Amino acid sequence: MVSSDYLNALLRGDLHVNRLFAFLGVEVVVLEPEECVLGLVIRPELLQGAGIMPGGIAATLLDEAMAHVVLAGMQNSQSTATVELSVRFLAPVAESEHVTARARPLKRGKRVVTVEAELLKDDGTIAAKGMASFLVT
Ligand SMILES: CC(C)(COP(=O)(O)OP(=O)(O)OC[C@H]1O[C@@H](n2cnc3c(N)ncnc32)[C@H](O)[C@@H]1OP(=O)(O)O)[C@@H](O)C(=O)NCCC(=O)NCCSC(=O)Cc1ccccc1
Repeated sequence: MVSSDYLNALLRGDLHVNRLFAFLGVEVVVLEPEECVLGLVIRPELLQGAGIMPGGIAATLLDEAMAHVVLAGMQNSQSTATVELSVRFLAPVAESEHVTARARPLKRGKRVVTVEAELLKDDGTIAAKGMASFLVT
């Protein structure tokens, strides 16, 4: 279940409520029903063998930004889970680069919320684009 305490803690930067965000170093910039923005610096531990950000890290950040825009628009008693996720990788991200995942809901249905997101580099380059479906129960 989502709780306003959880969302408020994230907005304050209290990442103990989300150990994945604390582990990755995710910064919660915007957390609203119409937009979620997460930031991340790609430190050396987050690189794959060829020295760029792995697709799975990009997909994780996009999934989390999309999940949190869904959470921000839900009732306290509701829960959600990703049931479908697609990502297109458009540009590589190198060590020490800062990326921003921006998610917005496209449609809030009765049970399924459809969301899109972009992963942007600081120079405006789109590093990846994602879409996902979330089941809300
Ligand atoms: C729970 C469920 C999604 C569905 O439960 P089941 O027992 O299988 O139930 P059932 O099959 O009865 O379906 C129920 C209803 O839903 C419908 N429906 C089903 N699929 C789809 C679809 N693709 N698209 C559209 N609708 C679909 C289905 O037709 C049915 O509708 P009906 O009642 O006939 O009208 C299960 O498959 C699961 O746990 N998957 C793993 C999810 C997971 O681990 N995700 C990654 C975790 S990370 C994350 O989540 C992000 C996050 C971060 C932070 C915070 C929050 C979130």
